[in-house]
Amino acid sequence: MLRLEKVSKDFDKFKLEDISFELKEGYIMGLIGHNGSGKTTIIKLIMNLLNVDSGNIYYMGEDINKISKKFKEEVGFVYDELYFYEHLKVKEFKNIVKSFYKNFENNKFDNYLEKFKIDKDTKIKNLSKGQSIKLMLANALSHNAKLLVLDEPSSGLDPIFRKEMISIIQEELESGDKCAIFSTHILTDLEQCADYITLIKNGKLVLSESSEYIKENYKVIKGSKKELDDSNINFIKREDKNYYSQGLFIESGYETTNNISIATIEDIIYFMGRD
Ligand SMILES: Nc1ncnc2c1ncn2[C@@H]1O[C@H](COP(=O)(O)OP(=O)(O)OP(=O)(O)O)[C@@H](O)[C@H]1O
Repeated sequence: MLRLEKVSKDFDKFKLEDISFELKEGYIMGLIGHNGSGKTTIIKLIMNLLNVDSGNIYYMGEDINKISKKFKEEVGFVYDELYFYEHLKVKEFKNIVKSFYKNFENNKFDNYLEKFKIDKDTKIKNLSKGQSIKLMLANALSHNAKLLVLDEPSSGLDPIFRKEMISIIQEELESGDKCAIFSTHILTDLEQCADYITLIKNGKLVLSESSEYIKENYKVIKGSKKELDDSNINFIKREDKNYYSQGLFIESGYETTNNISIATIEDIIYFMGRD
């Protein structure tokens, strides 16, 4: 449904290089990486808020630049900056966004506002960060977006609403013809819902795999330096500390033992997300 092919963007001091990944209908992808790794840049490129320097972004097999009208209709973007609309009341915001989308469903939007406890007469600038995210989510879900793009939707949200938001997104995806990509630093959210994990490090893609594949194949071993030396394991990354050593490796055959465990997403970021 969404495919990035060798997407690159060169800012003066930062380069996003050759990013390729694919997201299929029905699935949720978590985009992760340290601060400044390039997640928001990727999201802005997908949203066509930035132009790629090279590479292509395809939606349903077509270049997003060639189908920009259809793409705008079918994408729902959730981020927490509503500066542009600050002076408006929620109900005025609704009337504006309603005119953007032919599939906008009034009732659905109103029901979400009620569910999220957002008063229609509140000015956008007086909404809390969490409420702004909720408003954007209501907007995205009310125009029946097929592709949900969420830039750190969970930051600023309390744990209960985060869970609720994830369930709402999962429910939306049950129809099987939608998908979602979201950037986050909150690992529990990823563990709860991400079918795919894409990890960016310094503008480069280091991993884009299904969570299932990661669970089945990525392992962490901890032990003495000698134990790791003797293991003959081909490490993706290894570190030797004063008192112990540890390393990440791929191997589906290894049984988990006292010192070998299934890698968590935190392990993946720890070993692969930094220099
Ligand atoms: N318009 C721009 N012009 C120049 N540099 C930019 C621009 N936008 C982003 N950058 C730089 O690109 C790098 C990646 O930024 P980006 O916002 O994509 O990171 P991120 O992974 O989303 O970070 P965070 O987790 O902190 O939100 C940063 O060094 C940033 O300063």
